[in-house]
Amino acid sequence: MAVYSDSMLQKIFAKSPTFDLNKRVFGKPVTISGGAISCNGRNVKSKAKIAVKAAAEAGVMGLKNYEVNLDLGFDVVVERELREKGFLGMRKTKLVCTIGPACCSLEDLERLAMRGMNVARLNMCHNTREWHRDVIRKIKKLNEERGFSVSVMVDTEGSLIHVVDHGVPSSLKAEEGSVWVFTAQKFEGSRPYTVQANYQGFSEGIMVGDELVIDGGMARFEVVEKMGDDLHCKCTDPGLFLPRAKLSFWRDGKLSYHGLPTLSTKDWADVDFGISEGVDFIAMSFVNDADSVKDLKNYLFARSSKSIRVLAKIETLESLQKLEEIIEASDGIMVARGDLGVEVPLEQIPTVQEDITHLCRQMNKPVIIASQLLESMVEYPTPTRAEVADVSEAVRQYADALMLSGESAIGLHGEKALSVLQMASSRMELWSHEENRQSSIHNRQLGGSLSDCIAEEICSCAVQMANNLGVDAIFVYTKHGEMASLLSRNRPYPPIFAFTSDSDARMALNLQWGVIPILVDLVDDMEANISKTIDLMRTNGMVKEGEAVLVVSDLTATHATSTTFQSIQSRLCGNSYPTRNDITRLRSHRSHPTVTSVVREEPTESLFMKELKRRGMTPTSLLEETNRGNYGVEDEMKIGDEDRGFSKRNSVSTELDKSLSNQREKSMALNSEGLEGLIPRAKLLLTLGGTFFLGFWPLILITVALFSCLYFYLGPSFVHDGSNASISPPQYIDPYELLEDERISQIAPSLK
Ligand SMILES: Nc1ncnc2c1ncn2[C@@H]1O[C@H](COP(=O)(O)OP(=O)(O)OP(=O)(O)O)[C@@H](O)[C@H]1O
Ligand SMILES: CC(=O)C(=O)O
Repeated sequence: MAVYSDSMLQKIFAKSPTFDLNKRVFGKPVTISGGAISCNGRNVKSKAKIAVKAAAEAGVMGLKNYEVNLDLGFDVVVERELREKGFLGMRKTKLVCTIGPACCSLEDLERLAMRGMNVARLNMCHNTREWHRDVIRKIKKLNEERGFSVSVMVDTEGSLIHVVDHGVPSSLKAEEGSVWVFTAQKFEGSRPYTVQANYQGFSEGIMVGDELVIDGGMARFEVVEKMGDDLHCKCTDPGLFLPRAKLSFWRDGKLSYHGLPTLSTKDWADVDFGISEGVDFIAMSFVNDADSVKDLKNYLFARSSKSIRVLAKIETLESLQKLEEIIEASDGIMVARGDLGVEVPLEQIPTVQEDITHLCRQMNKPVIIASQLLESMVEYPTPTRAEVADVSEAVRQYADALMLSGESAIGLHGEKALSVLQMASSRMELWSHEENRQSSIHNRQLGGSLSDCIAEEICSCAVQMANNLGVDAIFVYTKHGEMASLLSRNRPYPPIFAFTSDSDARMALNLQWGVIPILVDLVDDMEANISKTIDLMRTNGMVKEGEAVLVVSDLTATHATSTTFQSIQSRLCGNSYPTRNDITRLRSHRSHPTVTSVVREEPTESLFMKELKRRGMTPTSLLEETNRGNYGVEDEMKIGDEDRGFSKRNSVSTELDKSLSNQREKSMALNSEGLEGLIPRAKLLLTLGGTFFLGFWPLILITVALFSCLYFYLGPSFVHDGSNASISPPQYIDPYELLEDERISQIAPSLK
């Protein structure tokens, strides 16, 4: 929802000039000298090189002087950012731009893509399908020819009662006490004090005395008379009717619903249009329950060869009441604050936004924060302080993406607004990290099968490892993007490079926090995948010698259909594995073993899983134990060997020690009870016996050799060998005779 004045809209439609953004940040001149950056007359010395670079970048980035590397499947913007800022300078929050008349030329779109637009949104409320087709084709052309990877989102109009759009940016003023007719009759032009509603049945169920609210409070009316389908309403709170102003009816403080379907006939035609144009996302307006989302997903599944993701827009009270089921059913969420503000009191929008963002992260669905983020920039070249605070707050809440609406669609400063989003999000991400404000989240278990649970736990452990070790990046090799998204849910500090050979997954991952999707041909051989991607990135100057990456994978080898390979590995670019010195160099000074788990897929819940659940344990808590102690029941773990520079003992940090001893206690408790503990206990005893034998065998050998020598030297009399050779018995002594010995019968002398 957007609100603009007439004069402003006229200015906007008179096509914007190009702006000189050179060396300006948030509209303030920027000078750069030495290591310091000066903005607005103040020196901002920062240890945060990344932020300084980002700030300078926004002003001076050229458009034509970039190289296109189409071989690597890398987005040209990511490639450039990586070369210039390094892994840790990569922005994590994704950016969505609404495309409108102010930014629809090839050059405009290219500029937005260069400035970091990850997803282009097309609002089907406006303009013709031909216009939208033209924009989609331009974006695809840029992707193909210029090396971008901008995803396309189609946003449905939805069933909504609004004032008919005459296509002219004009507004009407309603004064207090004036009486207006609201009608569904079709007529050309305008009639005095008459407002045309778009929906024929808009007045069904409405009674005299009901309140009619325009655009969530822009103006208010009381229904004073009902004549046929028309409503006569008296203005109680003066205000403006803007183009396509929304109408909502209230009775006794409650919203009256019209029971309109979520997708109108026009929306279904727009969905078909999206399918035929191969868009990546469909954002569904006015979703009120999970069923409508499921219907659309089924429709897309049946009709589209491409996997189109469905985003549910949360913009009604009803959708808030069924939030969890809607999030569950959809592939992502848009917090559509514009229309949500029509139904929810404005002061509640910030908390509602935070709740939705939090829930989406828990449920591993990307979330976009939309509307009025930088509204003043539709007209002005700088944002208000409050707007920057709003953007930063959304980043602090860990929203996956931020969206520009009118700022890019009709604004005079769309590109600059995008740079503001970019800078504000980079700054907040860096601050959260430096101040250690990154909030961890209690992740709920999502998957049902053992392998799903293990994937979740592996991703959460991998992120913990990556943060603790201070690795430069996480590389994930993923079939459909599942593991990349699970890693993203844990919001790691290093960026996540997601290598996939599925182009739909690549475009969908464009919306996920911290994920840099890369399209590559992946093979069954993980070693080959890892070497190939690291080599390619190294030769292209995107990674430097010695940078450390954590490698995670969910690839399934085609020759082992029932087996899922899930693993965490550590690599140094340039070396196969880190040496002890490399590890010491890493921030936390902790070493890390190379661990690969091969896990049998569990189609149904096994007794083992049930027992784990009963004891409040997770598969990976045992898996970790298995990794170190070899107590595994189902899993087989391989520990990296000595020549990789790690000793098993050295690899365990104090924290890990603690958790290890907890795990060990739990595992031992498990082992000491019941029949299920017998096999591991037997294994443990055998291991201990074997270890003893191996430890003492040289001593045993020496002892046996010594005795053999003595035997051969001294002859059989040295030892009683059990033969029948006669040996003379000792002389017999009669005990009674012994007692009579006078030495014994003497009385002991007194001690005094
Ligand atoms: N394709 C387009 N053609 C013309 N104008 C557009 C187009 N897309 C957006 N606009 C303009 O930009 C403004 C902001 O667009 P946006 O789609 O974000 O908001 P909206 O129209 O209020 O709809 P919604 O409530 O669905 O977000 C619109 O009010 C409209 O004036
Ligand atoms: C984006 C949108 O639809 C809204 O904010 O209402």
